[in-house]
Amino acid sequence: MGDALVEIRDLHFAYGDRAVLRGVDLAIPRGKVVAILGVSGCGKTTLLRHVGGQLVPARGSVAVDGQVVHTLDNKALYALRRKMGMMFQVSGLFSDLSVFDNIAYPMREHTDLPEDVIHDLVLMKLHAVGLRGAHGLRTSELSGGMERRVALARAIALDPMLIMYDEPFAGLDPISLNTIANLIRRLNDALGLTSIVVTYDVSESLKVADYVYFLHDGVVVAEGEAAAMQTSDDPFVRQFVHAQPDGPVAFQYPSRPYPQELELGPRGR
Ligand SMILES: Nc1ncnc2c1ncn2[C@@H]1O[C@H](COP(=O)(O)OP(=O)(O)OP(=O)(O)O)[C@@H](O)[C@H]1O
Repeated sequence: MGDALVEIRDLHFAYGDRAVLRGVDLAIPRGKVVAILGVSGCGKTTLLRHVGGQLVPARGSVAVDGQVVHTLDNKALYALRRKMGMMFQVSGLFSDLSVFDNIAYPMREHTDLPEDVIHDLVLMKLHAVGLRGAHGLRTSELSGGMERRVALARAIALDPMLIMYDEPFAGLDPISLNTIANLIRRLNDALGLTSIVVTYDVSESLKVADYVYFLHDGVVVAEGEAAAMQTSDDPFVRQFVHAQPDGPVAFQYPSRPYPQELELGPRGR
């Protein structure tokens, strides 16, 4: 992991007194697709928000391209964010704008490019996700899968070095899901990006990622090359990869011992 674009060291974070991250260490090497896997609510989005500088660590650090994110002033943070693309489960597209104008929006906001150049760039980005022909549509006319592809085109609008996907596969039909997975891989390699995919979808992420981290209880509990995960003996990996209800990830929400709880019954009678 010598040349990491993102380095997270001993990252701690809590919402109030609810500790979510309790010492996360991980590295995202340049040029790779890295998946961060964990059950819903384990803190994956919280982790991404530290990379984007929307949250400040309680302890530890997140460095992107050699810069410690929470130490940057507003101007430097803004400049760094311009080099990061994000795609979320909820597309965040402007519903009153056309597909074309949604992609053009970040270009118009963040660059001084003339309209004819923006025009060509927008069509190139849409072509990359197979939707050049849809540039005139309103976002309300798009299917869920198309909407996510438009969001992807917008995420690459400013030629980022890093792209972050938050649950990119959630709620898609199998064909759209495959399309998005292929695009994540293809765009990463063709555009020389580095990609972070946070998801609970193990099988899809193992197809698309080079390396995976498993997050549980606020720490990384397992990691390795995606290709080696299917045959791993690690109990966490086995539970995730084979979707087993029993294993180190507990079925029961933490509770008092059963006998103690049952005492409440007879006393009430
Ligand atoms: N703004 C907030 N204030 C308080 N608690 C929060 C806030 N945002 C998230 N949480 C809590 O922190 C925990 C981690 O949330 P986070 O969204 O990072 O998890 P996640 O792994 O991305 O889950 P999901 O895949 O369901 O989005 C959850 O228990 C959530 O309820």
